[in-house]
Amino acid sequence: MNKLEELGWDYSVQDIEKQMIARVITVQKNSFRISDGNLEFIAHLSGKFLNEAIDSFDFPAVGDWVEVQKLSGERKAVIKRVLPRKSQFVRQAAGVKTEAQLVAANIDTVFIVNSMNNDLSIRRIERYILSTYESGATPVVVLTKKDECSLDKVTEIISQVEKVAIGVPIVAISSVTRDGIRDLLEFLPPKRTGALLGSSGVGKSTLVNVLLGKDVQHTKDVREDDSKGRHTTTYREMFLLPNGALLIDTPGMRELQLWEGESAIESTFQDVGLLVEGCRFIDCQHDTEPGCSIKEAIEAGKLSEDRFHSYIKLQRELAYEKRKQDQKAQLVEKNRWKRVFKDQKSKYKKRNIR
Ligand SMILES: Nc1nc2c(ncn2[C@@H]2O[C@H](COP(=O)(O)OP(=O)(O)OP(=O)(O)O)[C@@H](O)[C@H]2O)c(=O)[nH]1
Ligand SMILES: [Zn+2]
Repeated sequence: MNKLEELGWDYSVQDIEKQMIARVITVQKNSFRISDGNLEFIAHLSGKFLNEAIDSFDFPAVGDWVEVQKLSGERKAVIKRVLPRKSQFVRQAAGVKTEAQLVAANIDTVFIVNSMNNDLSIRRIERYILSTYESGATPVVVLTKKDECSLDKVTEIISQVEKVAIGVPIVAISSVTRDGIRDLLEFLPPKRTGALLGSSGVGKSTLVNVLLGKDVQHTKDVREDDSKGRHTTTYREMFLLPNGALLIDTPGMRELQLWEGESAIESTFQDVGLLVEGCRFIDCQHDTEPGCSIKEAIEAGKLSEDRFHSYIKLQRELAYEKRKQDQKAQLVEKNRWKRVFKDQKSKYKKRNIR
């Protein structure tokens, strides 16, 4: 009996046997832990795969469906190709070299997790919602640590979040009292794949444990035999919840938050950022526009012109980097589909000959 459906499989492919499909549940450097719903396998990439792969988008990520060749008698497999993705989460690694990195694939719902007790940033939530839509998944905002807030505060925070999360469900929860957990599970029905996104300390691991009903996350005691008789420890990145939903909690998703450059600018230039928010026009160039808070602050001596200029300079650099990355990501995606198409064409040709 094939249990792929239990891993969220809901595609129809004609040209592969189901027996040859599996889902990636953990990615380590060069090996992948995959599951077919019945058994887990340690998998490696085929030589052909390695030869043809160009960038990180070509490689399997957590959540990917892959075509594999299972090795008989062993819990091992060879990955031959990645099946087309429904959604993909990309991390923009800022630095000298710009690189868009794939962190997870085929996520249905992204839970944007924020704690209500401190440093709740509406702008961050707004950005996460954007990245979620860009990935092809659906966002849900989760506000944690409800037990630490008064009802008034909860109501106030929700109304703040609603302003940037238009049409996005908002759920307030407590992992301590379990208040709201059932509401959250409504967005995680059986066979659907969710993922957690949010800063450190907001309560993601605690939530995973509550959803699982046991302490698994971060226990790092899952042992695997790598056939050389050596034991390595790892921890899983995709969980099967008791209700049959799947939940991805990878370090990669955690780091996605985001782009160091952006958060650096936000914390270093908090004062300027606040002023900009006060400008009358959202797209104020702080030049000749009426109601510009920046100009007012400079004139009043509250903001130095130097500081404002270094802020503008950094923003420009970041915008430039981001544009470069976006273009690269687009190109990579275009080439990938070209190859997939070519691949399929050659397959059909072969089939016609037979
Ligand atoms: N009062 C209260 N505390 C919570 C709740 N959820 C988590 N915490 C606490 O918040 C702290 C951080 O929780 P974690 O689950 O480790 O947060 P995380 O998001 O996984 O953080 P990283 O692992 O660093 O990414 C811990 O001390 C938790 O006990 C909650 O609902 N209510
Ligand atoms: Zn302005």
